[in-house]
Amino acid sequence: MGKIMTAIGLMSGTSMDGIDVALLRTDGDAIVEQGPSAGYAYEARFRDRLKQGLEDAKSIASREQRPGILADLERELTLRHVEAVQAFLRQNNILRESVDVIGFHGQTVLHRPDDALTVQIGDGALLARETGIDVVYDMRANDMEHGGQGAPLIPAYHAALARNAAANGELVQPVVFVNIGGISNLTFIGADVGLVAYDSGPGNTLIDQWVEAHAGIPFDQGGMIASEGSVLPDLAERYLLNPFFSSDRRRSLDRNDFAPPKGKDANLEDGARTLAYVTAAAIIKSASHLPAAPRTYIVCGGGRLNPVIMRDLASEATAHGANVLAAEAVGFNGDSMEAEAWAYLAVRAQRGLPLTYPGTTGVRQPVTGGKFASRTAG
Ligand SMILES: Nc1ncnc2c1ncn2[C@@H]1O[C@H](COP(=O)(O)OP(=O)(O)OP(=O)(O)O)[C@@H](O)[C@H]1O
Ligand SMILES: CC(=O)N[C@H]1[C@@H]2OC[C@@H](O2)[C@@H](O)[C@@H]1O[C@H](C)C(=O)O
Repeated sequence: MGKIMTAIGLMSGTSMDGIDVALLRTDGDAIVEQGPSAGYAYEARFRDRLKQGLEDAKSIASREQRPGILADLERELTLRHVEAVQAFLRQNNILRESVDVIGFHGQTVLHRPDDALTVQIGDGALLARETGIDVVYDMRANDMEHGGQGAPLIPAYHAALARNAAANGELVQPVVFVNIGGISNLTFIGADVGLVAYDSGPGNTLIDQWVEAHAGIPFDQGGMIASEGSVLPDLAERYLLNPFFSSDRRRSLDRNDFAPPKGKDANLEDGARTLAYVTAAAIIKSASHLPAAPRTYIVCGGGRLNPVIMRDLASEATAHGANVLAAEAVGFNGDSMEAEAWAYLAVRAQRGLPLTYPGTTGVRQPVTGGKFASRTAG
């Protein structure tokens, strides 16, 4: 057993809704003790800047390049993370000196696994200097350098959570964690095979883009709009017949891999309803590539707060003999799990332990990753 460390994880995900922060005490292995967590939302203007950043990132050919607004945006994003850490420490009466390390995801602005190119903006050295805490960042790149998809990285943490829950005899196996963020991903935890994980399809990103374009709101809170509409089978099929779902090869997704419908395709409510169905059906379709049929789905990420997605997922899963539980039903925190994972991965990186495995990203062999920025450097 390694030393137990206190780590803070910082996640700014593909939904671009804000920064999730979580404190974790962990040895980077079996011991995980969750501390407080919080979310710091971006205001609409900064979200628009991030969207501009995604546009500007399309011309990136090598990962150090920062065309257009990206250099400025990287600094602004990092300073927002500094503020989030400072607010989190203050609000929870945590001394900076008691935190050993920060795991910093940054913001994915480009992800092209077929070209071995993934770019997360975020200045680890600046974050370390300004917070006075050591930082591990850029945790996807080494995986890609070793033939992996660079995502998903959360499965190592899911495995630690499942080990603890299984020790309490709580879950019917095989268990699958489903993270419904901007994009959704699955982690399969079975008895006889190692971890199997991959991106499973669009999560909330299509719904978010649809309601933003047609109602001027960032997301469909509580599935209110979707619950007024009907599923349009032709539109749903257009998404679900995408070769992504039928291909034998699992690949990780960029936010732009699936485009939202055109205005003429649906009215506001039917569009939101159909996209909620697509989110759920995509998960079940992708689950058909798992080594065995799941019996329990544990759902985390913002999508679990959309009851329309959850109802569709439950009805599709039940038809395949599985039960769907929100993370909270088994004692996990579905909002902070990704941030907890980044704290966990930072400790693993510091200990030189693998972050990814052939079964999770397709990497050639288990590899560690991350860059290190010392609070005292410079
Ligand atoms: N109360 C709610 N009702 C409906 N949807 C919600 C609610 N709260 C959050 N969401 C959805 O969840 C999204 C945010 O989810 P989350 O924070 O898990 O994504 P992320 O971490 O940015 O994405 P990823 O996991 O792909 O990196 C929002 O954009 C919204 O679509
Ligand atoms: C490149 C990138 O940022 N991918 C994200 C995205 O959001 C969900 C899904 O696509 C997943 O692959 C990944 O994030 C999670 C947290 C992960 O790496 O585990």
